[in-house]
Amino acid sequence: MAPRVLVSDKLSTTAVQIFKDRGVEVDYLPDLGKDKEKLLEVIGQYDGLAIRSATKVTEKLIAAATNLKVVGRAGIGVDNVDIPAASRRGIIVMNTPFGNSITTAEHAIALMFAVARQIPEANTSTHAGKWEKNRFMGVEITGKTLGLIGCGNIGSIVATRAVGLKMHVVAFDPFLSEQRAEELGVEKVELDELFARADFITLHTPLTDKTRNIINAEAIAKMKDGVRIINCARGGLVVEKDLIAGLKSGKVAGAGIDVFEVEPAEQNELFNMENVVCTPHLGASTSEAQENVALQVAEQMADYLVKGAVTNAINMPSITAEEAPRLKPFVKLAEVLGAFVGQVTEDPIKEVEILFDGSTAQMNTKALISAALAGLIRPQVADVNMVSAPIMVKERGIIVAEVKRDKSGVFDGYIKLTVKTEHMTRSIAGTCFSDGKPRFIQIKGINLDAEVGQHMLYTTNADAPGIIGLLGTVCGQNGVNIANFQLGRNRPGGDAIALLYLDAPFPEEVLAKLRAHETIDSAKRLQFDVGPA
Ligand SMILES: NC(=O)c1ccc[n+]([C@@H]2O[C@H](COP(=O)([O-])OP(=O)(O)OC[C@H]3O[C@@H](n4cnc5c(N)ncnc54)[C@H](O)[C@@H]3O)[C@@H](O)[C@H]2O)c1
Ligand SMILES: O=C(O)[C@H](O)COP(=O)(O)O
Repeated sequence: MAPRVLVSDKLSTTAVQIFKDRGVEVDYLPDLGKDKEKLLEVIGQYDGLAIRSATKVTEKLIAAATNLKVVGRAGIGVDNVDIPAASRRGIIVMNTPFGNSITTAEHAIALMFAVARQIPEANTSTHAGKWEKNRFMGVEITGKTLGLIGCGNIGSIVATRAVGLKMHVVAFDPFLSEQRAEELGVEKVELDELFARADFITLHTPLTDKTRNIINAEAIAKMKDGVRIINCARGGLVVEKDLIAGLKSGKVAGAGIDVFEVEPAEQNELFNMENVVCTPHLGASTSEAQENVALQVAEQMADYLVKGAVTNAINMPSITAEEAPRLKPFVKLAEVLGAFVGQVTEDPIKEVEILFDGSTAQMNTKALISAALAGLIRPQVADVNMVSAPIMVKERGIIVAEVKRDKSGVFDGYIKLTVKTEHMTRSIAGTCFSDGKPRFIQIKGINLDAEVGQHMLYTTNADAPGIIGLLGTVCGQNGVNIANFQLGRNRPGGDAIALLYLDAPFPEEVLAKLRAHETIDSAKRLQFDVGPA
């Protein structure tokens, strides 16, 4: 059945066409995002939800979205999506991080000019036939210092444009390297220095716990008299009442505000103030940017729903459409390795090490780790997937380490998973042959070559005569056919294991009888999601 996507905000209809062309059914209901109740009613029917900033993807909506696999944000900010809730439910959240950056940077520059020259007020006055030539005295931008808070995609475009306008740019961004600052022609400074030196301040950070209220009364007090502030990033970065106080006192000479604490902002004291230029969250609103983000989000969502490719996901490693088919068998391998350990380990797991040997070390190991972790915790959390597994493993305080090394044995490449609990360390290694099927090649340091089946029986036992007969007889007596039987041992008479691939589940009630046998140390029935034989 074709996947179904709901577009619940106003997107360019290019997106609709792309979904259709890629075999995805699409409902374009651009006003539905604002109707919370109706959205809750219908969301259960959809595999994908394409949004801008009007649709709020809350925990409640996610709980009702029983089929949802992907939320696609046609734009940058995902603060309208409850990402932890989506991740816990295994829903990928993706955005289009570059499609509207130029447009938004241009809007910030436009607001800076509008504020510097009071263009909106001069326009209104002129339209009214007042010709108030003496009322509007602006300031030049040339030679002024621009303080940039946040120098990522949009901030760095603003920086280069401002340098072109002959401004001196100082930037505060904890993740900006000296080298990148030099390339952009900006001076990297601390925040207080930026406040002290900037004639114009423009914000380009996401809204996080660290950036919320970054422009408050205390910050404004540190600024130059007559500073002008531009916010095209997110409402919540600027404390509006403190900005209003600064404007009233004359400390702040003007402000250009595109984003507000409460949106839609229909009433706001800022609206009545002179030298405040406001736009209704228009940063991304150009035909070029909207085409870019609609096209990108539809391609990304369709690629995921149809081919399993992951691009620009906030909560999952990327998998390109080209690598998806090659990676798929190894994703399955990583998952069954995790599933083996998850099923045989009863103590709480404290540490996990995932070793990638040879060719597997060159693959997308982030995706493979997510798959291994999903397999590992699925025995405790049934509906975990590659998106939710890393967050759940972290919540459980399990430490995850990745090791990569060059080819070290007869296999082109293999993956080895080792877990530590309070009392023991357990490991399993596996590889994929050219048939694309996963194989276990080592358990507890004992080599073997075992195909992985949906139903399996795993025993640790004495390396003694009669084991094959015992297990064969017990299976036979209970009507369970053995498809494949693998034995391994570390040395003659030492530790031994048996792994049986069965056509049906081994009866739970017979396990105790098996475990009671003097040659059997432990017996576990296992299940793997590899489909029936
Ligand atoms: N007005 C609009 O319509 C519109 C359009 C697009 C984007 N945006 C918003 O613009 C903002 C920037 O987008 P972007 O694409 O440049 O994001 P980005 O992730 O590329 O850049 C953000 C930068 O902020 C920096 N940063 C993070 N925490 C910081 C802190 N505490 N102090 C200083 N810098 C910090 C990061 O290191 C990064 O370099 C986002 O909030 C986005 O939602 C608004
Ligand atoms: O984060 C973004 O991309 C912007 O805030 C644009 O939001 P919009 O798509 O609702 O215009």
